[in-house]
Amino acid sequence: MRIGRRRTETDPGDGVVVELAGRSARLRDEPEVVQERERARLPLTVVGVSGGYDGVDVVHDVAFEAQPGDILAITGPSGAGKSTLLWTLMGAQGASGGRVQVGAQRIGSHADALEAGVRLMPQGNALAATLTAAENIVLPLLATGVEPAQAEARAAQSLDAVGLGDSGDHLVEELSGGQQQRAAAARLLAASADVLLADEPTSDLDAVNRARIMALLRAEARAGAVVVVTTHDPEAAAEADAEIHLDEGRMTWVRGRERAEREEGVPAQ
Ligand SMILES: Nc1ncnc2c1ncn2[C@@H]1O[C@H](COP(=O)(O)OP(=O)(O)OP(=O)(O)O)[C@@H](O)[C@H]1O
Repeated sequence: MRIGRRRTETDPGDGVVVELAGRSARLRDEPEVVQERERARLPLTVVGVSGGYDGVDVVHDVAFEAQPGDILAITGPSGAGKSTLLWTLMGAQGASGGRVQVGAQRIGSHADALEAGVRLMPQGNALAATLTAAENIVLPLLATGVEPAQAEARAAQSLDAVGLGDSGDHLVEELSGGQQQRAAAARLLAASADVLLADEPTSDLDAVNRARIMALLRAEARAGAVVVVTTHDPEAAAEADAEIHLDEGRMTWVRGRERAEREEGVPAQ
């Protein structure tokens, strides 16, 4: 998979060309970050983290450091503990050991994570079905102190970025599964987070929309965020700068990749 600018006789070079398995499509605009604030540009440090439910660990001794600008993929079979790890990083699932930090700030609770600019796109989107797509984005922004006019502007911008610019006033229950997933991605993007945790953000998407969401997450990373994505999709994992594979809650292997390759538009191996 390659995402990059391409200039041909028929393509004047406007927009972004997305190539997937020999097919290509041109997104309308180069992805722009939905951004209202400077990113803190701090690393996410995870040291020996274990955690689970009701006193039983399902994630064991996970450790990594992700830098601003990085996309890190967490892969592994169903039940390996990928979602649990993200909820633990979000401070919402109790860690039984280890530590999570954004820069020097220790994440010990959900409130700490929100304070440090960590935001999670949960698996299954977690949108309120009886609110509109835009309301689902605006309400959490208002809850974190964003001014109403700004919140509405950010919701409109992020919905536009995921290709739902005309669907903001649709109830979530009126949207398709893939549209709901894109609305959830828009909610994550609208947060202008320092650390984005996305739990299988492309699982319900067609190839073009999958590439669109990955390009938007890449734009967030370029703006200085740390991006962590769980995925079963090898193409999405290949898009990442590094990959951690979990099996039965333990890191079984790690892949790193030179980001310079991506900057040159070299296809992922
Ligand atoms: N709320 C919960 N209470 C108790 N156990 C849970 C809970 N959520 C998940 N688990 C258990 O934790 C383990 C890891 O689940 P988790 O959802 O983190 O895996 P995953 O790798 O994200 O799976 P998938 O790829 O299917 O989404 C599983 O054995 C699951 O049954």
